[in-house]
Amino acid sequence: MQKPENIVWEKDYLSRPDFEDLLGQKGCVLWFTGLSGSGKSTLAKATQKALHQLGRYAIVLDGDNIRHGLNKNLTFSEEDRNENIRRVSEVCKLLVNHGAIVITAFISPFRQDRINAKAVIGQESFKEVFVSTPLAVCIERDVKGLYAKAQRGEIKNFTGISQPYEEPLMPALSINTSEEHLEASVGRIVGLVSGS
Ligand SMILES: Nc1ncnc2c1ncn2[C@@H]1O[C@H](COP(=O)(O)OS(=O)(=O)O)[C@@H](OP(=O)(O)O)[C@H]1O
Ligand SMILES: Nc1ncnc2c1ncn2[C@@H]1O[C@H](COP(=O)(O)OP(=O)(O)O)[C@@H](O)[C@H]1O
Repeated sequence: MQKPENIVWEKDYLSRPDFEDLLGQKGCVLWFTGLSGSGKSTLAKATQKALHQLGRYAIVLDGDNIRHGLNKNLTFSEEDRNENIRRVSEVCKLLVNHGAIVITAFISPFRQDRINAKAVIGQESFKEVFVSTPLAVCIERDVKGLYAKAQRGEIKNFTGISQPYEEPLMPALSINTSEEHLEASVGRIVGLVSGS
């Protein structure tokens, strides 16, 4: 990546502790990764509600929604997925530096992209949650009918069918939604948040 030329970093804005004091919480990112249909969005919604009820300021960035706006120019090629996760990592960094608890729900199938995200956001602030629901269960659920389309060859580069998913090696949590109730999973996820 090239260093920006003729651009000087503008200093002396309020900093992360100022916002964390204001909000009464520590910023962090709960980074959900897993196959389509594994349960990322369902867990993200339930976790956001649980944190809200605890008086926490929690923002969700969901792949489907971000791809309608900020990242609407990106496809599902490996290169565009890299760029999707790079941009989202930078957004997470901005939000965390303003004291927010950020929940992300992106397939984020490539290990190196998640390693880069952790480096951008900061090791301590990045909690990787592997939604490990097996492919067979996701295919069986086929919430949006996309697996059937991918299997018929109507969608290319589909994760788990025609593009790889690289599992996390040391996630903070693994959640197989076909084996655990939603409430139990949310309880474990909320436990990752400092002071909860
Ligand atoms: N080719 C292909 N592969 C995977 N997923 C696809 C594809 N085409 C469309 N969709 C829909 O897009 C959602 C995934 O977007 P993400 O931004 O999370 O993907 S990625 O992180 O860049 O890999 C994903 O949402 P989820 O089902 O919520 O995971 C799908 O609904
Ligand atoms: N314990 C569970 N946790 C999360 N989702 C579950 C669970 N049990 C069943 N599901 C179902 O699995 C599907 C997961 O879909 P979704 O949350 O959209 O996944 P993703 O965002 O990973 O594509 C939903 O229909 C949800 O109701």
